[in-house]
Amino acid sequence: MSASTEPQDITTSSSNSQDASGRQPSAASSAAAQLASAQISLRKTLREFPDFPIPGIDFVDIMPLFANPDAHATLLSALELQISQSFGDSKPDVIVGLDARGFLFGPGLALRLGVPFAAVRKQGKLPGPCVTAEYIKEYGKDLFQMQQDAIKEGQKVLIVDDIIATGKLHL
Ligand SMILES: O=P(O)(O)OC[C@H]1O[C@H](OP(=O)(O)OP(=O)(O)O)[C@H](O)[C@@H]1O
Ligand SMILES: Nc1ncnc2[nH]cnc12
Repeated sequence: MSASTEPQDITTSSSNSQDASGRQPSAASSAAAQLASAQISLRKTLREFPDFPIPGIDFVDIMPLFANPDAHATLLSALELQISQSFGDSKPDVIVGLDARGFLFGPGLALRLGVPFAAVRKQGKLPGPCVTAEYIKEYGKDLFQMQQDAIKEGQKVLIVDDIIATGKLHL
């Protein structure tokens, strides 16, 4: 096990509202330091492949995050901590994962938060009534679909994916 993939003890606590995440200032700065350390560790776990899948794209390979259980555990803890820091006690009602690599991150995070997971898939993969939207990505265009009943009116949704490249998909 390399030092870069050591799991971080980034367990959170959320009582006594002192900041957005509901922590006392010292606990908040400790949580921030733990998150920063986890982010550095996770970043080191990623690999880059130049000119994949086409020339000119520097492809960031996230698979090592899941090949190593320690890195995977650090990832989920870091995501949970990031959500807590960003939204405090106002956790999402539903985690939505984007096809395909959002499916690697979303279900584990949803389970950890104790909320449902819903999938946004590429066209033609989901049964029943769906809503459809076109999106443009770094190297092409595609259609996304979601089952109509996956999210209920008024629910707070957190969308999970692996990477922002051009950012067009997530606009
Ligand atoms: O910031 P952007 O330029 O919009 O690109 C980011 C998106 O592109 C990739 O999806 P893609 O559909 O290429 O691959 P996947 O099916 O393996 O997730 C990636 O997983 C993000 O969803
Ligand atoms: N540069 C990149 N690396 C990994 N996945 C991607 N999806 C779109 N662009 C990407």
